[in-house]
Amino acid sequence: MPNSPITIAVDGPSGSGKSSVSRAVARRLGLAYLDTGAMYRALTWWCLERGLDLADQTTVAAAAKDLDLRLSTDPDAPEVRVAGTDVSQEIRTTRISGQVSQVATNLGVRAELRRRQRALVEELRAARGGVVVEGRDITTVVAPDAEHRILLTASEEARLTRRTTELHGTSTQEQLAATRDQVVRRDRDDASVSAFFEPADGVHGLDTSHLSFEESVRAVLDLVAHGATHPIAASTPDLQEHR
Ligand SMILES: Nc1ncnc2c1ncn2[C@@H]1O[C@H](COP(=O)(O)OP(=O)(O)O)[C@@H](O)[C@H]1O
Ligand SMILES: Nc1ccn([C@H]2C[C@H](O)[C@@H](COP(=O)(O)OP(=O)(O)O)O2)c(=O)n1
Repeated sequence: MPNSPITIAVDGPSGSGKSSVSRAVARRLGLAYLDTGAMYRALTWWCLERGLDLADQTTVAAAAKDLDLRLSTDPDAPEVRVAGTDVSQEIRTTRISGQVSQVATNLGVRAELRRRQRALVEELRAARGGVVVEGRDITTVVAPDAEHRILLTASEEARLTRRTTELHGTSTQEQLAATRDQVVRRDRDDASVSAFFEPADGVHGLDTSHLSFEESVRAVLDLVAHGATHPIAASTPDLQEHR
């Protein structure tokens, strides 16, 4: 008898660890992985590629409807293609991170991308036994009926340091200041359309500020297995996977 399909919904602000931790959890559990932020980033890239004014909400919402987007949901081989072009690297650049909120706060865009996300979740439940899906409004709007709903948080300092180290390999004062816009200002803008700083009713909050990456993965796996986190044992070597 096959296990029932499972959706693990993960939300959180920038740098809370939701992409890397969700991907590792999907790998461990043999589930699909859906990065909804990549969809907003891909649409931003496409609009800029076509020379659209991101402030023109009607035109950008129409572009969302026409977007030819292909996402790999294999946690071992993430890939994002727009109209056949592999944009997996390009959508992570500062050019896109600095402008994506303008697209993500467009309510017409959100309606279309949420529709696609819900359809993908249903498809992946049927085809792959389930999915770890992460973003800003997954626990609340896209998949409020998910079997597991988790909000990852971390202090502003921890999130800023993680993102800076990811981008530069180090986190000097200058580098931290340069990254601040991509983390703090962007979260403030994004929070105008989604609530992702506090867990909604029934959503488990998990503060990763003082957890290592491996400990964060273990804590999410604990939540999924037992509905609670347990004291962290020694880091497990088989949890070394990263994005
Ligand atoms: N608990 C953690 N402790 C330390 N570093 C982490 C932790 N979780 C994630 N990271 C690292 O922080 C960076 C940002 O994580 P990411 O998963 O991209 O966050 P988000 O998707 O929430 O923006 C990545 O380099 C990741 O490996
Ligand atoms: N479900 C989602 C996912 C992302 N977004 C927005 C918020 C972000 O500014 C962009 C990009 O999201 P992404 O998760 O890639 O960003 P971070 O990795 O957390 O920095 O999209 C959203 O509004 N709703």
